[in-house]
Amino acid sequence: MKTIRLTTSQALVKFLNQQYIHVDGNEFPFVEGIFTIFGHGNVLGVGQALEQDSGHLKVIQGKNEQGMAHAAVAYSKQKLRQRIYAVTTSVGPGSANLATAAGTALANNIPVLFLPGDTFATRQPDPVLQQIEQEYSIAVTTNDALKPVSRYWDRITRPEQLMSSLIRAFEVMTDPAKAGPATICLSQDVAGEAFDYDEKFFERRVHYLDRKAPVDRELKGAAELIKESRKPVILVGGGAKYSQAAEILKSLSEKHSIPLVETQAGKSTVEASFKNNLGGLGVTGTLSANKAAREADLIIGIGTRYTDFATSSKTAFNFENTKFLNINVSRMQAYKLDAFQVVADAKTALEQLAPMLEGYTSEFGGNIDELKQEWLTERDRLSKVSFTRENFNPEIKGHFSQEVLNEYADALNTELAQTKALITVNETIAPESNIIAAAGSLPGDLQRVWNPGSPNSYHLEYGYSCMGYEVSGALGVKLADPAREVYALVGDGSFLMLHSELITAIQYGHKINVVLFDNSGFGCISNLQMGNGMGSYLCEFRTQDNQILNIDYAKVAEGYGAKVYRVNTAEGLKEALEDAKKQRGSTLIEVKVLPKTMTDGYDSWWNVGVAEVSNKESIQKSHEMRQEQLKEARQY
Ligand SMILES: Cc1ncc(C[n+]2csc(CCOP(=O)(O)OP(=O)(O)O)c2C)c(N)n1
Ligand SMILES: O=C1C[C@@H](O)[C@H](O)[C@@H](O)C1=O
Ligand SMILES: [Mg+2]
Repeated sequence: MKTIRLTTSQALVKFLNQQYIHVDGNEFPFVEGIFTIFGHGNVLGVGQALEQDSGHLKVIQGKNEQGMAHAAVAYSKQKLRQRIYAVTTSVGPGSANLATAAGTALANNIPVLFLPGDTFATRQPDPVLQQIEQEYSIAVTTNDALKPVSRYWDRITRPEQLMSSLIRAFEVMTDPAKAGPATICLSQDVAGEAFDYDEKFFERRVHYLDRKAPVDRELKGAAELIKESRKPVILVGGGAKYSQAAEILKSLSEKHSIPLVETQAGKSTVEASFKNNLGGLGVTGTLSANKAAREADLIIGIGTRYTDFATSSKTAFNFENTKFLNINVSRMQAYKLDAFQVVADAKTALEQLAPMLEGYTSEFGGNIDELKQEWLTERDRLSKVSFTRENFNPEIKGHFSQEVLNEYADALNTELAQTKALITVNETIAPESNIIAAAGSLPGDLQRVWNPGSPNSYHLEYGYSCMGYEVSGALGVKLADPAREVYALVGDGSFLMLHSELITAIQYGHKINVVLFDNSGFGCISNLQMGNGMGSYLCEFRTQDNQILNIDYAKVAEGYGAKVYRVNTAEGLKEALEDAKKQRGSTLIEVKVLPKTMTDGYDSWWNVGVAEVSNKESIQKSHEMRQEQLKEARQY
């Protein structure tokens, strides 16, 4: 056996350089690079190995562990899970900061490699700086908190363990049915320890992202269900996008007159302009998609997790008459809603199903065009909402009085409605631009009114809906797709929570554009509380003496080195966007918008935990309404 003497970290970096992925006949390196924040827990191990020889890996210095990990998650998501960045952190708080991002990756089924530092395997200096010291077990460290948010988790306490551990991690990350975060914790002493590694371990390794085909039984059952149905609807989920199933989806939809509706992750698989695409389904869906889903007698769920937002907490369908056919690479997902299961790759399954559906046409007929037109008319109305100082009727009705709305207009010096601003952005940026969002009121508005101009240009993290993903994620999207402009659409609350990687983007010259919608508050949560009978309680950004905060976010970003714009009209927004296109460096456009001017629910319901007893009649009413809605909802 030929061996090579390397430290654990040197072996790790050498191995990362030899991992390839094979997709549809193309082969390329799977690990593009590594994000780093060094501390004593990783600088002398992984840091030393990268300084000595990082190979082809691009090494990027992050600013916040959660932020750089979110950038890595967004990179992988934008690359349709075919390529990753790894993330190295120090021990203790550095690794704890990964937990939020790991949850984001797991909920969204996104492969990413986390390499947090750990305590000493020898335990000689214990407790080391940043060791939590649990009384019940010396073996427990901060990194154990990453177990529930990792698809694969291991701790390296001997250099030779690295070999089996890495092979398992890469098997998990490159399996579409299991893809998610792999976490390998490196004991900080072991990271620098040497071992005679078998050279074979470092040979080029190819991971095959093969398309799993359905079996005959699955195909026959699926074809029968579709042919028996009168009004089938296809629900396009993230799995359809990752499988790149656009062409076959459009062809089936056109040929058999089957409307398409979308989840957040599925949006931009098929372009918005496709005639049978009725847009988002569920709580943040369009009225047209929600109507079609309620009429359906068969839902063909393609690569979807059926979250509460997509199913309107299991009220979006007529469960008495509706059957479900799920095509999913994951058996766990395919089993949902007692569906007929096809455990297979979306594109392959649909292509094999196509010839079995010859001659079939749904009964939707011209109704699809009517539904589509209905939504376009509504979108047009939303693009024209304009504020008035008297009798203004915002989209979110009955929460703020005219007096309070006027107060906001004065404090933020704006009369701009969020829906109008968003549609202005959609109509001004180049159609091939990527947009990214994650939390707040923007995801709902986007799923309804945003018309993606090109495939895979709508990047919504709505599995975890993690505030702070937007700006960090924009850096990941830019790294994944440098030729296109990327726009992070972010609320003021989300921006405040985390935007450290804006500095990383500026530092490395990866241009990102941040469009910051400032309504001075946690707007969507204000809607949620007031929509369920509460008052306005701690969701507005106000001082102790009740003054609305008017923060100069542009000044903050200017301080970092971004080109900034302050806008409060649609025309100003257009001008800023046009100028931002000409910039070589990162930009931030601060858009002051009025609260309560985001879109409302379109015939949808969200099951939330309303108080059963309270001192307010309005809350009791809301609870009663919830109990009524629950009677309509499917139980599981
Ligand atoms: C990390 C994290 N913490 C808390 C939440 C809960 N949450 C969802 S939206 C929201 C407020 C968002 O405010 P902002 O970004 O200003 O968007 P707006 O609703 O005002 O458009 C909060 C607190 C979350 N999604 N993520
Ligand atoms: O609690 C939430 C409410 C949603 O409206 C919002 O989009 C999401 O970010 C969230 O966490
Ligand atoms: Mg806000």
